[in-house]
Amino acid sequence: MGNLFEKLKNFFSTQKLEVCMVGLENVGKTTMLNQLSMGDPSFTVPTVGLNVRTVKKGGVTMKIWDIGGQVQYRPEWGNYAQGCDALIFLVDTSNQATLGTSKKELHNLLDNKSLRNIPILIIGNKIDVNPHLNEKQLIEGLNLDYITSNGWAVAMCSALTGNNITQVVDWLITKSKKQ
Ligand SMILES: Nc1nc2c(ncn2[C@@H]2O[C@H](COP(=O)(O)OP(=O)(O)OP(=O)(O)O)[C@@H](O)[C@H]2O)c(=O)[nH]1
Ligand SMILES: [Mg+2]
Repeated sequence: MGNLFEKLKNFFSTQKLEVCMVGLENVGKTTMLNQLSMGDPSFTVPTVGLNVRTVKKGGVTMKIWDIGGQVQYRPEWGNYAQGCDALIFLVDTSNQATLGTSKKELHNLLDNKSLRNIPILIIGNKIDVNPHLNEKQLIEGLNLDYITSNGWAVAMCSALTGNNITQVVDWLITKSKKQ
């Protein structure tokens, strides 16, 4: 009965969420978008500009912007992030060499005053690859404890295998707004 009520509630619900997903090139943003929208990682090529897709999860209609991570696209991240309800910042946990650049770009992004208070989910991706950074190493390596302008959370995932994708979906659902 509870399940039926939940299904009806989801069917009639009109909650919406606009999400901006950024991170360095090759970290797995488009693969994550494919998992969220199709339940499959699919083959990806480096994103030219951006992808945008609408995904319905748990009664929430999510519009997800996946912005290219190559150097030439990074100055645009803030423009797309403005006005979004939630941000996702992906990091490749199997590539420790890029952690410093991720940290710099994340803090640059959040220096933007218009992004103040937008909740941000840091995704430690590629945990299927060994070795990979653990959550504590990610938090320290990205200096997350210094972020006071935005509420943040961390999810350790594999966009390729789908491992822990439900954590991402659950976090997004909690950020949705009734329209
Ligand atoms: N092993 C592993 N590989 C992954 C994972 N997620 C993505 N990849 C691979 O990483 C490569 C880059 O993935 P993309 O999703 O295209 O990366 P992106 O962040 O969208 O890159 P840009 O569009 O250039 O910004 C592809 O070969 C993916 O198959 C993961 O969780 N584990
Ligand atoms: Mg991409």
